[in-house]
Amino acid sequence: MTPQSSALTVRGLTKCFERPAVDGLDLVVRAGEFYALVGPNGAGKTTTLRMVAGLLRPDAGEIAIFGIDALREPIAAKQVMAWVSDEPMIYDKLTPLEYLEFVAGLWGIDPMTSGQAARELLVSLGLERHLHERCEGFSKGMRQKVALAGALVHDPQLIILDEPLTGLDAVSARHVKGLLADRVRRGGTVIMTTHILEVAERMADRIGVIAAGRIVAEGTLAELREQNGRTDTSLEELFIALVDVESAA
Ligand SMILES: Nc1ncnc2c1ncn2[C@@H]1O[C@H](COP(=O)(O)OP(=O)(O)OP(=O)(O)O)[C@@H](O)[C@H]1O
Repeated sequence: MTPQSSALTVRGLTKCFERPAVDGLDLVVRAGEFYALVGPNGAGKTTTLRMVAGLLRPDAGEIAIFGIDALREPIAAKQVMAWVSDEPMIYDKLTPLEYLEFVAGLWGIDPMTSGQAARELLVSLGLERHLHERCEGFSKGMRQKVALAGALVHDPQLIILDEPLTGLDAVSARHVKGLLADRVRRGGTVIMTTHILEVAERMADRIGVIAAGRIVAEGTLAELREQNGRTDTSLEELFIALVDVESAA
């Protein structure tokens, strides 16, 4: 695979706190792919993605985003990606439109272009009735959607999300899933962690199972089934089997 056809290439990624959290992890996500990262609590999903997003320095390893060395050229890498944390941080005193305008300004995007795009983004997330309300009164789900819209303002090629659906009601979850699927249809790449295996099963082109800081299985659902010699099992059953094997090792 050429660097251009890979959205993300991670080699030997390692981070140790008291114990290894990420342990020589290798991962390749192709451009234009919807990739779901699943794994038990404490498996190292968030730590991995925080290192990819440039928020945490790895102890060892390499990270390339569309061929850009993210450790040597963090600003160039950040320009082509978006990071959406599971703990949204927005400015409470601003309205969603003002917040998106502010973020667009940080990226140096022309206000005329960004205003229209911001409105469309917020409307696609079901926030049309709240465009001019201050975020301080918003629920966690609404804040999550504003944060997501803010992360997409600079039209990133790679979108990385940590548990984007947690805490969202069914309608909001549908809006977010629709938005992400649309980005992938238009050539974008999405990597997200989720504990909702049904979402991984339905939305992802490929699924990576992470346990004890390493990818222990990867592929389409059909490939995961084949690798495990279980032709008609659900992802949940496969997940439990894979994670059980790893914890027994
Ligand atoms: N800042 C930190 N300081 C110390 N230990 C940490 C820190 N961040 C993560 N860890 C530890 O690293 C390990 C991996 O955590 P991480 O948050 O990456 O897991 P996760 O797979 O995202 O889990 P979850 O599904 O529960 O969100 C855990 O043992 C966690 O306690």
